[in-house]
Amino acid sequence: MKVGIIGTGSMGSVLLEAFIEFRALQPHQLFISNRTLKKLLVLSERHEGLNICRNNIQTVRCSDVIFVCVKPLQFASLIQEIKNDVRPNQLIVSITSPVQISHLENSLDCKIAKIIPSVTHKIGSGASLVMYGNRLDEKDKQILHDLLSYISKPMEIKESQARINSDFSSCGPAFISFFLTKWIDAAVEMTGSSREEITCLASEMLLGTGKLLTQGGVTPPQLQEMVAVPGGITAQALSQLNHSLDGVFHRLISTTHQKYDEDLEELDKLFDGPKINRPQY
Ligand SMILES: NC(=O)C1=CN([C@@H]2O[C@H](COP(=O)(O)OP(=O)(O)OC[C@H]3O[C@@H](n4cnc5c(N)ncnc54)[C@H](OP(=O)(O)O)[C@@H]3O)[C@@H](O)[C@H]2O)C=CC1
Ligand SMILES: O=C(O)[C@@H]1CCC=N1
Repeated sequence: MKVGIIGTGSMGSVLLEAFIEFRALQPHQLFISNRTLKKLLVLSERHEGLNICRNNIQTVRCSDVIFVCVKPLQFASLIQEIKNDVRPNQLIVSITSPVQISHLENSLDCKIAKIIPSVTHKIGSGASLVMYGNRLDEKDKQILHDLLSYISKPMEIKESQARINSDFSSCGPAFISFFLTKWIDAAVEMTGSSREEITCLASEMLLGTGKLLTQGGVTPPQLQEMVAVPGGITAQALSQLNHSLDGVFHRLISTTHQKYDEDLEELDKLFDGPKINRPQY
């Protein structure tokens, strides 16, 4: 199988390097293009045999499956560029939540899927969210699922759930790291602790917590109960946290959805076709 990656920024590079690292693909099976050449040269220096394409059309012509890893508003011009070169048996995989499968099916004469990957795939971990378009058969679905299984845990979802699900799977690492950074800053400031030491403790704690939740058979509320003995220190701190965080997560979800709506509105203008329904929960 030959796999193309258009856009080798942050996420395109994570996918490419994870596919190689976890032996889903060998470099000679990958065909890549990016607006700026420098990023391609850096990757080709790291991975001998990688195919650098001179433009996106060449990436499309050389590949069976093509991951499009550009930002939402960069899609429309890209589609114009490649639309005459896609073939009906090719699979184009978009990795961004606001661009809808229907936007792409209306514009490209090929199979369309959408995935939302996560930076955690860099270490072969985390869930990838998978949505299949109408033109894929079972074999196509299996190919994409198998490819993603090397680097992640693929989970098929409804497209209407893509935004809220990616809040957790793909934005989540940034949100949790933000929380940890604030907590570590306070520890360093208030106790003079070594930032390095506290960061190491926090990271090990997060890894262990993740394993308990994924392999240890406990839920987040059960985990709190296991640690917070009644009348103890953790219970007191959790009560304070509960008070301080009142409404924070509702506002977080409103913010991600509002930005998604804004992007969707712009995309509706850029792509011809019917206006897309916003996610209704
Ligand atoms: N970062 C993450 O954790 C995740 C990101 N995503 C989604 O992935 C998409 C990309 O995000 P991210 O990788 O972070 O963004 P980046 O800005 O890092 O990467 C986008 C890349 O696309 C390139 N590009 C832009 N236009 C074109 C074009 N016409 N042809 C070829 N290459 C082009 C850019 O080139 P140049 O070098 O010139 O800037 C850049 O390298 C976004 O839609 C985001 O929502 C999804 C899940 C997780
Ligand atoms: O911040 C963003 O827009 C993207 C979507 C998911 C992760 N990063």
